[in-house]
Amino acid sequence: MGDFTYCLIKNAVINGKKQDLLIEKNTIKKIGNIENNEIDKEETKIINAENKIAIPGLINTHTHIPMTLFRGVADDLPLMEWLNNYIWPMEAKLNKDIVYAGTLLGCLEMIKSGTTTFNDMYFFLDGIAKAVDEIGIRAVLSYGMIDLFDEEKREKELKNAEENIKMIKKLDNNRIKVALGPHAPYTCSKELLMEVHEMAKKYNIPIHIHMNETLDEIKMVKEKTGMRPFEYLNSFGFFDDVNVIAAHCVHLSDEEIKIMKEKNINVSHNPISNLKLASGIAPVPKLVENGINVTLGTDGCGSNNNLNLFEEIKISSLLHKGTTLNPTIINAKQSFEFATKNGAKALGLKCGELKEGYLADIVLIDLNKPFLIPKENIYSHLVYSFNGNVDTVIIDGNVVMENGKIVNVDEEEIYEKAEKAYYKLIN
Ligand SMILES: O=c1[nH]cnc2c1ncn2[C@@H]1O[C@H](CO)[C@@H](O)[C@H]1O
Ligand SMILES: [Zn+2]
Repeated sequence: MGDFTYCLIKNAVINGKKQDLLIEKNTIKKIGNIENNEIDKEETKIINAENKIAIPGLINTHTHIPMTLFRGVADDLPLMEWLNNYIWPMEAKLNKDIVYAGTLLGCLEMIKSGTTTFNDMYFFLDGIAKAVDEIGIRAVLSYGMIDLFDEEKREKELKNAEENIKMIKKLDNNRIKVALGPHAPYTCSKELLMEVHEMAKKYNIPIHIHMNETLDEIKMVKEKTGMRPFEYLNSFGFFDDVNVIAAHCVHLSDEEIKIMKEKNINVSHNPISNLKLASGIAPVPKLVENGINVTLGTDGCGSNNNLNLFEEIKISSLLHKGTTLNPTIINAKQSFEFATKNGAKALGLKCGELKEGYLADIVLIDLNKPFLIPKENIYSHLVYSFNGNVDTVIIDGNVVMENGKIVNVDEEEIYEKAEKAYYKLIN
């Protein structure tokens, strides 16, 4: 935000009422009627938000952000074939610069569609962190570990993960946090998962893992261990005293749901990725009924194929009405909270709501759009009718996009870099 200590948003619809919001540094200081004589004009950036709604920035709890570069390259395949024959061979060509370019593109796309925080699992975290730092978004980054049950690989992955933890901590960037990312129970050995658990406790950081995405992988785990994935991990204490964000959770037994509830597992529901890879449909109404924290994720652009979390909000609300034949299931407020309040809870961040004392991660949406009229039941419009094109985005108190114009980076340059990086990957 340049040299301003304060930012005043005037006349926005905030929490259902037309009012003002004052930001001091990176925090929401006051919401209500704020008179101009209450502020120091020299120190305050004033945003006229007449005809706009202010919402908490969206939180995408499952991404592989540099995979923007894989958009459209391997469509219409099942998960195992998609990973083994297409994605993993291409990922072998990644380097820091390619990852940096893909991350810039992904962050740009997220900011433009109202996402202010993402929870990522990928490689070359130095490249990801560089892009996150430059563009001004908030992120939780984990290095994706895969040992395929090989001891030598395991040692390498664990060393790599710990080095990444130290590297991110050393950045000392308020917007960039670190987590541990063991890929999944079908790609990681028990020994690796046990070490990850220890490391998560040692550094007091969350664990981000793919769980129960497809029937195939559950069969693989069952054949190997005699147990379903959540039972297996629980059998060696993997969920004890740590914060776990489990992506997908499509196929679950009642016993597994019981474990998830007992261990306070956070679910990242990725309905579009699950539909596209034909993995299945997660039992979200049942999870909600059991008081399990449900959040939303897009997954990577290889399986979505975009990062617009508003699509996930809409689909998560519609899909479960369709499968349960019950139109009252997952209402607009619930699916909106999946993408905001619940996401913040999963990641342990004080954001996801517009409240005094919370982090100033705020999105302004212009209400003068045909699909947002009449301006009466706006929260319903945001879930069932909005396309995701937001107007202004503030993250950690800084304006990163104003009236559709991105502030810290050059958009055209990002497109060019991403195109170049893409050709390096496919050739
Ligand atoms: O839906 C998915 N299921 C399983 N793996 C995935 C999915 N999307 C991306 N990756 C893979 O996870 C690793 C990240 O550390 C990458 O190899 C990425 O391609
Ligand atoms: Zn994933």
